[in-house]
Amino acid sequence: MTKPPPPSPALAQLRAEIDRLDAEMHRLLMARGEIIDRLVAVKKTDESGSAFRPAREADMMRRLVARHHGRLPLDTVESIWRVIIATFTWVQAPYTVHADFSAGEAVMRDVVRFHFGFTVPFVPHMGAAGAVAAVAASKGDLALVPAAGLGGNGAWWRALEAEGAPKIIARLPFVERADHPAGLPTFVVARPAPDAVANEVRTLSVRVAGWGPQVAAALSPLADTVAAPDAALDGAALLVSLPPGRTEEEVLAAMRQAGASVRNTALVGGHASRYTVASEGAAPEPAGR
Ligand SMILES: O=C(O)C(=O)C[C@]1(C(=O)O)C=C[C@@H](O)C=C1
Repeated sequence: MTKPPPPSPALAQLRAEIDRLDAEMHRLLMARGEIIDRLVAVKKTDESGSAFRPAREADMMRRLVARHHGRLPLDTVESIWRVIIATFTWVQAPYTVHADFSAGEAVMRDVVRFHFGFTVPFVPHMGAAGAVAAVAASKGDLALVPAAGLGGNGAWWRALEAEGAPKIIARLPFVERADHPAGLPTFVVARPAPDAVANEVRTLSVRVAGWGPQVAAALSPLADTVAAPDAALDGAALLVSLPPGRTEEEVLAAMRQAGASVRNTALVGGHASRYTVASEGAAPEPAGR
C-alpha cells in the first residue's frame, strides 16, 4: 500500500488550528462537568430526584439562537447544546424518557434524539396514557406527548388533574421555526420539582357541555386548544394553553358566550412562552403565544 502524500503546509497548519480548538472545546466540556457535584448539592437533587429545569433551558436555548451567527447551521449548534444540557441533567439524576409514538415513530424518535441525545434512555409507548402512567410511577422520568390532538389518545391530560399527579412542564422545541429538524410540537410531562414549574403559558384541563364549531371558533383567537370527546353527547374535554396575559376567566367567558357550559377546570401545568424564529439563522422574534 502506498502512503498518502503529506498534507501541504497550509493544510497542516489549518489542521493544527482545528486540533487546538477541539482540545479547547473538550477541555471546556470537561470543566462544565466539574460543576455537576456542586449543582446536585445546591439543588438538593437527591431529594426531588430530578435535575430538569425547563424554564432555565428555554432561556438558554433562546440566548444561544439569538447570539448564533456564521457558517455553522443553527440546527447543528442547537442539537449539540440540547445533547449537552440533557446529558448534564441525566448525569445529575438518571431519568428515562417515555415517548408517545402515536404521532408516528420516526417523528417522535427525532424529537427524542434531537432533544435528549443517545445517552438518556428512552422507552416507546403506543399512546399518551402509558407514557404518563410510567412517569407517575417514577421519580424523575419524563413523558413526551404530541401537543396536537390525536384521536386515539383521548383526553390524556385528565390524568394530570389530581394533586401530586405529573404535570406538563415544557413544550418542545424550545425555539420554533418552520424548518426545525425535530419540530413536532411536543409536551413534556413530569413530576416537577417545586422550583421546576414554568408558567408563562398555563395549561388547563377544561370539561364543557355544548361543545361545537361556534365554541371552538370563539376559543381559537384566545388560546391554543386540544379537544377530545367527553362522555356526554355534546361534551368535550379540552387542553387549553393560556398564553401570557390571557386569564382563565376571559377564556371561560368567551366559551360561555358562544353557548358552552363549563363543568370543571383544573390547572395541569405550564411552560415557558413559545418562541419562534422566522427560519434558519434569522433574527429571533417572540411568537406572542
Ligand atoms: O441550571 C441548572 O439547574 C442545571 O442543572 C444545569 C443545566 C445545564 O446543563 O445547563 C442542566 C439541567 C437543567 O435542566 C438546566 C441546565
